[in-house]
Amino acid sequence: MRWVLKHTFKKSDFRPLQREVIASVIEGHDVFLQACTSFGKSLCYQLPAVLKDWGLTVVVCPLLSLMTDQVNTLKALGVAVATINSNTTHDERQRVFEDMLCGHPSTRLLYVTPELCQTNNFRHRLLIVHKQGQLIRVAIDEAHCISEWGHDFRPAYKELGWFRKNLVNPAVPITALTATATPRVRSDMINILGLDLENLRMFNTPSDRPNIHYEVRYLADFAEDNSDAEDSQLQNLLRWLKGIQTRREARLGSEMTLLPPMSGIVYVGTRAMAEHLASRLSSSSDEMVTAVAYHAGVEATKRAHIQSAWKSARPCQPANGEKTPAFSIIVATNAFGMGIDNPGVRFVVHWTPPRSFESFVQESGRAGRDSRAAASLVYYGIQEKNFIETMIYRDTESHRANGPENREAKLEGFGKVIRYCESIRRCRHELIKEFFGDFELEEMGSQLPAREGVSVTSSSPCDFACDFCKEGRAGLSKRREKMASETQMALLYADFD
Ligand SMILES: Nc1ncnc2c1ncn2[C@@H]1O[C@H](COP(=O)(O)OP(=O)(O)OP(=O)(O)O)[C@@H](O)[C@H]1O
Repeated sequence: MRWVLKHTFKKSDFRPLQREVIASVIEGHDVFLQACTSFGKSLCYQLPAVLKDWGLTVVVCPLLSLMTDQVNTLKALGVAVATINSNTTHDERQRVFEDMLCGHPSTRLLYVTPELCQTNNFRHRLLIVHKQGQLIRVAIDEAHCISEWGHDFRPAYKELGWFRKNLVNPAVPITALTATATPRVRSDMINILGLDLENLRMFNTPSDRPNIHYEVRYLADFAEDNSDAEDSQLQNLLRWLKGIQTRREARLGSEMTLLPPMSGIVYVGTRAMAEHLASRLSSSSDEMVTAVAYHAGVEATKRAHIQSAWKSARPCQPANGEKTPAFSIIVATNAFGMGIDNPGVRFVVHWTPPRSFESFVQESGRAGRDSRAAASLVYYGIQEKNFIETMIYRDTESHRANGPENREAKLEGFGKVIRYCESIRRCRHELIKEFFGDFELEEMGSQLPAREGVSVTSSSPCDFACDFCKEGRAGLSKRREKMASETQMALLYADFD
């Protein structure tokens, strides 16, 4: 295992728990892995797939961008990998199918969409590969998409139960992976996929990320008057960035010019807002920030260009005393999503609260993937809360196919965001773990790695890596109280305190 890790994947060591998960996969167990964002879940099915020099692992993946990113990375490492998706040419498709059915496929990993897995054609081919004894494993990435109670529900995922029902004698082991599943979603995942409880190995890491400092800022906290709330919020964000820059300058001095700008993401609710805020951030920051908008309306090649330029930010060499930006920011809608693996993102800001708690954890989890200190900042205000609730009602009204259950699920997801933002009694890391039922997972016999690098004290479960642990209840309460009038508050927080 270690040899393949070093020579094929170019990694010096396993991360905590990775080895145990990989060993269980290799032993042929069904495996359920719920691990925090950036844990390195992909390696847990990629390494077993290339360990032997025969056999095919089918990987179900919900997003084209995620698939392309993984396939390109594996190709660069020399792994025999293929994909069939809407961008695959007819000739390439034929080549992959011929290889699949040849009796000894050279392809070790085949990335496919859940929709392809619904087709008779593909199922028929999989049955042949299985009969030939060559289908060694199925991996379901982002497996929370299987549940209507998950934030990214994808109907085609529900049909993946076909694998367990049809790939039998012997059953093909299944590995299911996710970063964000609540207890209800977990139970859907296990039931719908038909995971074999006798043979199942469950693993999890805490859902929060110890290297992320979580903070909520209450909008009324810094808006002197409501006449230009957006401007107050913008100034607040710029002051925060300026503070980071000043501290960085004090620490690094002239060395700073040799480093690339700090990367960050600001999530907004709409395409128009992404354009607007990117332009305001660039123009109002006295050249401290370069910001660019990213959303589904931006042409695909331009999006790819934005992403690669942002990922490979060059050191800022000052030319002729010119100022160089300290921050390189992408202002994005949720179109900038799964599969973004830029290790150097230092902060993720939610300009408005996200619509579900799972989205919050996924999006904030794009910060600090290199395990170094990073920040998550959410701006929260009553007006936004009301607006988002109205939108959820409107959307679930117009998409009748999703039904009332879907509305209930969406409101429940947003309810957790509200609780997270409005809570003044709990460490935010603890809240995240509670919302994902981490403690229940432990009780179910799931295996948890030892927490590294956090010196937990009784006064701070997260080693002061959140605003509650830093400011205490009184400090947070003071900030929150300014957000709305006393009467509104009394009604609003009746459930929380
Ligand atoms: N043992 C390791 N040593 C060093 N880097 C690793 C190791 N395992 C994985 N990585 C790297 O960690 C990064 C995150 O891995 P991966 O994309 O699999 O995360 P993930 O758990 O799927 O996260 P997310 O749910 O956020 O997508 C990748 O750049 C990967 O190469």
